[in-house]
Amino acid sequence: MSDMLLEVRGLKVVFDGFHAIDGLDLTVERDEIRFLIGPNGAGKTTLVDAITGLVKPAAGSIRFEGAELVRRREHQIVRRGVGRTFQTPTVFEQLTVLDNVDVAASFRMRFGSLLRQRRGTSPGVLDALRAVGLDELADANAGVLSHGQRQWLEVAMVLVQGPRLLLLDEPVAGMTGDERTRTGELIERIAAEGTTVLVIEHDMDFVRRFATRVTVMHEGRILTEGTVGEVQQDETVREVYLGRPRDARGAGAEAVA
Ligand SMILES: Nc1ncnc2c1ncn2[C@@H]1O[C@H](COP(=O)(O)OP(=O)(O)OP(=O)(O)O)[C@@H](O)[C@H]1O
Repeated sequence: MSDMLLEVRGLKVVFDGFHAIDGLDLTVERDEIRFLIGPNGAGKTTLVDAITGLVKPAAGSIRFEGAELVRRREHQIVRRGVGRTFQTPTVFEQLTVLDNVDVAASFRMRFGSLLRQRRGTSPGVLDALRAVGLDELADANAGVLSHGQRQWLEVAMVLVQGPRLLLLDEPVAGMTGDERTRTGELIERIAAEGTTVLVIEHDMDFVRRFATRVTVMHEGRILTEGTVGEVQQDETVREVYLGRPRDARGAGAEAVA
């Protein structure tokens, strides 16, 4: 029997009359690593923004563990167990690596305050740093981290909030080959430990290496779903990518070939 974690039905997001999400249906099952691909402007980030309460849908439903997320506020959605990272990591450069995660940990506490006096580090902070391989840099200033390390720090800042669904927006953009491999392995570990992961990604080499199931978006809807091999063979997927020029990040026609 399937164990549905996220169920999106008839979702619409409209910006000044433009339907960025246009009647989208999507289901994600517990413990999956799902990759979400599609040409620029397909609506991938807008979908994640809608799931996490950053944009308000014009219509439709987003159910997480059976509970409706539409019209809930961002922090309520975090507390319900949905975490996300952004294309550009948002870390506090003037704080240490450990303090960044500690601050993030306080967001999950209902009456927590960033300014309150606390003794010691919040539970789970060191575990989160170990999970992403930054424990040895715990006392370093976040401002000195490389781009890849910042991405991992942002993942730790989400992991410490104990998400059951983690949404990653282009986690390997700008990373070296070695950092990409480490990030793929990190995603696999996170999933193996019980957090379902939805990854938006343009880098098809990365998708080929780490994806089992891939969902393709186009013009605000799901075009198709399947294994990497299946979506690569799909004529409509090839047409969607062929209809657009190759972009700077390599998301053009040859990316799905
Ligand atoms: N706040 C906004 N106001 C107006 N239009 C927007 C807004 N956010 C996104 N859009 C538009 O909605 C469409 C979908 O954008 P979105 O960023 O979700 O696509 P994407 O698939 O994530 O693209 P990319 O791969 O380039 O990141 C685009 O045409 C974009 O210009």
